[in-house]
Amino acid sequence: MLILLRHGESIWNAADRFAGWTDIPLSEVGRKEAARSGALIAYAGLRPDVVHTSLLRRAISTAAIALDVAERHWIPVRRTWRLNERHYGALEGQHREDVRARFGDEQFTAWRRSYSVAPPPAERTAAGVPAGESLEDVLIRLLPYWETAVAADLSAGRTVLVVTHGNVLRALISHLEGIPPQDIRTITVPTGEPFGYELTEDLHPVGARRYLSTGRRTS
Ligand SMILES: O=C(O)[C@H](O)COP(=O)(O)O
Repeated sequence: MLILLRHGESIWNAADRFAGWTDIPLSEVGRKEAARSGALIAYAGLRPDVVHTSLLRRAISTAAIALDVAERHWIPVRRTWRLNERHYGALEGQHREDVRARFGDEQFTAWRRSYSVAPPPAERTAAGVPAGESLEDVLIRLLPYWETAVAADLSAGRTVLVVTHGNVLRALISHLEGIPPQDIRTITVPTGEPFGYELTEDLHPVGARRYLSTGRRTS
């Protein structure tokens, strides 16, 4: 069983600013969302055996709070940059409404929701850090981790919790559900709403994702 969770609301989600790889903490609302996520996981009778997170504190804190509430605080943790949010390049730190006003709706939506359009590159990044990523770039760097570390845990019969970010989850959903690039714009993932897939032995989902808060399947 695979449980996926976008981190709770961060301070920059609340302020409507692009975060990407900038390491922004949870807001008070985000901490509550994380606790509620843990309660939903426990209430659904799910017992994660292992958790995978990004290297960013909004995902790390969400996982810690949720697992504490679910009484699974002790399980092994695996972390990787491959689960980091999409690098938003020169847009990081900017207010979304300012970017929309400057560049117009079409460009703004292409940067946020298209498959292959990358944001304008950051002027300077540390060695090994991308200057900006499209959703396609995210999928390309995510898949090697999905196909090795996460797949190994799932194949061993573990219940796996992955706490990560909106655009990583959009990439993963499109991969798992076979959603073509031109339809990826329609996928959005709310903060602090765990959802799950049952998977076949070869790790294909049985049906669409199911949100634990509603039991509703979403296609
Ligand atoms: O990185 C961010 O700012 C958000 O987590 C995702 O932003 P988006 O919804 O604009 O892609």
